[in-house]
Amino acid sequence: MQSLFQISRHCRRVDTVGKHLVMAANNVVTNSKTEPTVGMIIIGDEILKGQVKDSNSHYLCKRLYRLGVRVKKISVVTDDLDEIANEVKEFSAKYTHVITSGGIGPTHDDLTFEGVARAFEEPTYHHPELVKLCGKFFGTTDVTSPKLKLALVPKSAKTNYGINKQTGEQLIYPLVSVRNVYVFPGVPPLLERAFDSLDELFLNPGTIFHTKVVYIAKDEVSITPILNQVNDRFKKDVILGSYPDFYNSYYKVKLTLESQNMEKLSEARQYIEDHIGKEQLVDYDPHPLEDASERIYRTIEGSGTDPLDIKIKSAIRTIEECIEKYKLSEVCVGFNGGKDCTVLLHLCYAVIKKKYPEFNDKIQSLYIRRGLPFPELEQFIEKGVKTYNLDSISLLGRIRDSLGELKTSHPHIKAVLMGTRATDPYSEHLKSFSMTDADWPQFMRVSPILDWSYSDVWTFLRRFSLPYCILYDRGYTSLGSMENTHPNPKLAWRDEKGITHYKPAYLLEDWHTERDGRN
Ligand SMILES: Cc1cc2nc3c(=O)[nH]c(=O)nc-3n(C[C@H](O)[C@H](O)[C@H](O)COP(=O)(O)O)c2cc1C
Ligand SMILES: Nc1ncnc2c1ncn2[C@@H]1O[C@H](COP(=O)(O)OP(=O)(O)OP(=O)(O)O)[C@@H](O)[C@H]1O
Ligand SMILES: [Co+2]
Ligand SMILES: [K+]
Ligand SMILES: [Mg+2]
Repeated sequence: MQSLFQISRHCRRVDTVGKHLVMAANNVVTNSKTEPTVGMIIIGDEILKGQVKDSNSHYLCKRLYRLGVRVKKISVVTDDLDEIANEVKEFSAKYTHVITSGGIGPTHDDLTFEGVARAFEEPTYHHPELVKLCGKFFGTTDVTSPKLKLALVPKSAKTNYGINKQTGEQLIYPLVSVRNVYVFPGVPPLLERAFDSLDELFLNPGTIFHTKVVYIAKDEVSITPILNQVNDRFKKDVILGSYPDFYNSYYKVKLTLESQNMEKLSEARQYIEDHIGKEQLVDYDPHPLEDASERIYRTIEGSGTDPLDIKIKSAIRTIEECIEKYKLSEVCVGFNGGKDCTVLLHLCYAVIKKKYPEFNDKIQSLYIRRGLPFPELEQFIEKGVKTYNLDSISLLGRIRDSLGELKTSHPHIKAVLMGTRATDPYSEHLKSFSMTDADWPQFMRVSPILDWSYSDVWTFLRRFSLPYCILYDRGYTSLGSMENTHPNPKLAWRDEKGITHYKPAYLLEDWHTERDGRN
């Protein structure tokens, strides 16, 4: 089945594609006043039973949006002939294009072609071109073979041959369409490839949805009156969306503005700024890793005199020195989810991407699990491992014992990069390169942010919109394990009902009290 959709090495674009494009173009002309629309039908019991998560509709929605096409509805239906037929019939009448996903394999529960045929009251037949292709792949053109079910399509079915955009080659197996219904395979990589190779079929030429995103520090309820005003004023040209986020460290509401008219879009954005207040707009970067190296190195290459820039520069030099002295396979980053090693990890990531742009292996990290760790902390470690693509070494028990185990399990590791700062306990005499103590397993401890202050750490994390453990937003200022760590009393405040709340860690003013929540 997979091989059918693979790319041909020798075929050239054939006539059917050309014909189909003309037909699509005609459609646009006749519908020039109305926007083209798409209705999507996702077919499969496995999705409705929660056994498989549908990713196809999300993929198609993203792509269609870029093509200037509105998706109006997504429907998920079970593998039932009537359900499929009814939905196809309804969607076909309502929307410019209908896209189905799934139900075109050889087994009893693959009913999409039959359903489409029933929707249009058409018979099915063995499409000669598809039979020929099946013959080529399966070595049989015997129509009683289950393999030939793929070729059993409604009478008016058309074949659409896609072109691989990278190679310019034509796909071997066509996408079948019946009137305005396009029948896609359900397997995500196959669907994605088929769609990308034929996206001109759906393109809405001349339409671009321009968008702007604004992040707001205030909660949604408090800005609702202003949003209503914006909507009333601009709704003719601008579509406004409002999405609260209760867990983001940087903003409370994400506003999306969309318009085909750039000027109206800017006007609406300005109106929001003027009425909500510039100070409530958050300069948030939703993809802080995308250009991490460029942004960090730009900061330090300027001749700036900002004290934090100077500390960033010296941290970068220490990390560069570390990876010059040691191979990447000999180094790991001590990452226990705390704020200091979150800074360190980002810096290491930026340096490694810069110095070894071709390095595609994972960066090694080390987490020694001690005591009863907060679930929020471990969730954040997992997230960090994913976002920074880490090869995480997890050990359990006392730190010294665990480092001993590391010597045997990973004998090549010679250095551990750490987020230790000079104000941490027993750390005032540390240097940026210090071997572990004589009675400890021997590792080079590399501490690039030794001279950073508590507020440097927060300025850095927040300047680059870096993700950090959510406990810091709940008043924890340093994280030990659950039995010995509490929110910092210096961040407590009482509301009018006498209930105690905690401000986020980055608002702690007196850094001497950083460890006041630990005992
Ligand atoms: C990679 C690494 C190396 C460390 N090296 C030393 C060391 O050489 N000497 C020392 O006193 N503490 C060292 N520590 C400090 C420990 O942070 C910690 O203060 C202490 O041992 C508490 O851990 P435990 O309760 O699991 O023993 C090191 C920690 C890590 C993560
Ligand atoms: N259990 C551990 N596993 C791996 N590395 C660790 C562990 N404990 C500490 N480290 C390393 O030692 C550094 C100093 O620890 P420390 O607890 O002071 O900082 P943090 O956890 O990053 O932040 P916070 O001070 O807010 O808890 C960490 O940044 C990390 O690099
Ligand atoms: Co710390
Ligand atoms: K909403
Ligand atoms: Mg810690």
